Parts: sequence; C-alpha cells; structure tokens
Amino acid sequence: MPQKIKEDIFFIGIRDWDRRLFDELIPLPDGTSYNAYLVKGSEKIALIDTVDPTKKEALINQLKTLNLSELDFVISQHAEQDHSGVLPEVLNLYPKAKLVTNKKCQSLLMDLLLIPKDRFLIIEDGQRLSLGNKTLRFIFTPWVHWPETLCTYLEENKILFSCDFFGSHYATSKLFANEKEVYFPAKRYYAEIMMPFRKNIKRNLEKIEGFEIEMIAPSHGPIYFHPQFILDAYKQWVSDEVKNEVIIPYVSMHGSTEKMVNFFIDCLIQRGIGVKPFMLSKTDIGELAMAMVDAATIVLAAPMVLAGPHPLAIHTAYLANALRPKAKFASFIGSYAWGGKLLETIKGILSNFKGEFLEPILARGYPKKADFENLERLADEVLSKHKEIGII
Ligand SMILES: Cc1cc2nc3c(=O)[nH]c(=O)nc-3n(C[C@H](O)[C@H](O)[C@H](O)COP(=O)(O)O)c2cc1C
Repeated sequence: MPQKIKEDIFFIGIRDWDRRLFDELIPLPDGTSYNAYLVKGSEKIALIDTVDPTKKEALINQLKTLNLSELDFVISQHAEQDHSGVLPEVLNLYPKAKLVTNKKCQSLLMDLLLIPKDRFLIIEDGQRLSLGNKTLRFIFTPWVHWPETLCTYLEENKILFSCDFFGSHYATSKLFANEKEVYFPAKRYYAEIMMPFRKNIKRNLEKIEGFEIEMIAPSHGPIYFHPQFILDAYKQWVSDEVKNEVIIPYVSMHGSTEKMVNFFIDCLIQRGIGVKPFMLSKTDIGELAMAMVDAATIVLAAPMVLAGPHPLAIHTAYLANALRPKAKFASFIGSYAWGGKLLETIKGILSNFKGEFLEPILARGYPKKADFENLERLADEVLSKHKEIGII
C-alpha cells in the first residue's frame, strides 16, 4: 500500500525482505528496498523512479491503488535496472507520460531497456518542472555511482529525492530512518557502491548543500527525516581523514600465514593500534568494504599457491583496488615453500593505490624467530607511520 510522506507525496516503494545478494556479488544481510515516489501537483502528477523488475507487479498494484487516471511525468534519476527496470511497463500503462531525465540517462535507458526516443523529455542541470502547486528541480549529481545520476528537489516541501546517493540496503517497516539502525547499513552501502567515487561524492555533497533540505528520500532504505545526520556521516566518510586502524584480510591453508597474522594482531594491539582481521574464506565482503572506509593501513596476508598469491587474496586485492579506499599505508604478510611471483602480482593489481608500501614479511614455511622479529618491526613501522600522520 502507498504510504503518505506529506500531503500529496507518497512512498510507493517495495521492500525486498529476503534478497541476500546484489549484483551477484554484494551480500545483503538486511535485505533491501526499491523506493519509488509519487508526487501529485495541482495540475500534473509525477512518478519518481520505479523498482527492480522482480517487483514489477507490486509496483503496478501500488499505482492502481492510487487510482490515477493519467500520469504526466516519470522521472528517471538513474538508469540501473533496480530503479529503471519497470519503466517500460509504466510507460505502456500510461501512454501519455513523458520520461524525464538527462541526456546521458536517456542514452543508457535506450540501450538497456529499449525505450523509444520519443517518450523522453530531456532536462538540463538546475531545470525546473512545474506540477502546478509543486515544483521539481533537477540537480545533476554525476558518479553517484553511474555517470548519469541525478537528484530531484521538491522545492515547496524541501525534499531531496536522491536515488542511490545516501541509500542503504536495509528493509525496514519504518518509513523514516532510525539513525542508530540505519548508520551501518548506510555506511556499508557507501563502502560498496559510492567509495570508488569519493572525490565526485564530495563535489556533489557540496552542490546539494546549496539547497535547504528538510528530508532526504533515497531509492534504497528508509527516508531521512532529519537529514543532517546522514549528510554529516557522508562528509566524514569522503574526507581524507583516516583512523588508527589496520585491516588484515587474510587466508591460510595450513596455518603458517595464520600464525603470522595472529602474532601481528597482538603486536598491533600492544602498540595501541585498532585491528580488524577478516578471514577471506569466511568473511562477508561488505564488512570488509565497510572497514576500508576509514582504516589508515591495509595488510593483506596470504600464502603462495601455484606460483602466485592464493586466489582469494587476488580477489580481495582486485576488489580493494576497485573500491579505492583512502588507506595511506599497505603491506603484505605471507608464507611460501619454493617460490613464485607473490608480491609482484599483488602490487600489480593494486595499481590505484597511491599510498606507501611498507616492507612486506614473507616466511619460508612455518614462521620462525626471525619472521616474528620482522613482524614486530612491521608493527613498529605502522606505529611510527600512524604517529607521523597524527592519528595516534
Ligand atoms: C595447492 C598448493 C600450491 C602451492 N604452490 C606453491 C607455489 O607455487 N610456490 C610456493 O612457494 N609454495 C607453494 N605452496 C606451498 C605453500 O605456499 C606453503 O606450504 C605455505 O607455507 C602455506 O602457507 P599456509 O600454511 O598459510 O597455507 C603450495 C601449497 C599448496 C597447498
């Protein structure tokens, strides 16, 4: 059933309580929601985004419940199918409706969903669209997280419809966000989806700060009734500030690397450094991504397998490189028996990393006295680097 947000403004999103994987990659411990919104002006009616195609019927039913004789505009803020996937059906149902979006989104929608060109009404950055007593203003916010992304500001009610920006994969019966509940799902979402575009997010945050915002209505997760909380959280996440923390994603087949990792964890704790280990064969990669939002140092740990790093370490290095965390230091711990290309392979994958590589520690087989001494030395170096940048 549609839920009223304010007079003539409705949430007609769908909660996907049971979904456990997104993009065939991202774990969804809390499910998700696809939020569509309906805005009724005195003269025109606009739908903002649709839902994932798997929830097509549920959205159409919500629209039918509202008894609309016609829909004038369908705003598409993002071409990805979890928001655009039901556009073809909606446009069929309301043949007079114009699909309102920017040129980039038009081009993507034509290719992804085969929407004919004559259905579009193309808008420019900052343009207004009058619904009578309500006015929509479009704010282009590129790269949150695709090139075409835009937000819609409802001027009279000071509501920012932000699509994926500020979203969270969090299915909840609450329409409005409870700050404590939504903080970690929103941070996880930022880490997985937004972090690679940190610099763009920063620019877009500054851009929307020019608007007086009383409510943020994203396209995943609950609505922010007190948006300052999520704006402040985003400012912190996109800042260059890092925390006195070391993340250790690790894998070990026969216990040698694990022994080194456990010893290194103790060394760091003794030096007053926060540690977050992640055993790669078990970890939820969303948790790992979330830890990458603010850790100062990442130390990957893995043994040699078939002349290179263990494949799980390769996968993680690839992911970390793509997510572009703001870590300032990185290193490697591992074990081998006869040789191969371990460090070269990892460093080659981490091509986006612009920080400093600290001397890695490789043990031949099970770690021995000299290896433990080297791990102590690496912990000392991490300590002095964290002191150098003023986080201890
Ligand atoms: C399937 C497999 C392949 C391996 N390939 C290599 C290799 O190419 N080069 C090498 O130096 N060691 C290789 N090793 C040996 C391991 O790197 C070595 O035993 C290491 O100490 C294992 O560390 P772990 O106890 O943390 O798993 C291989 C081991 C296994 C089980």
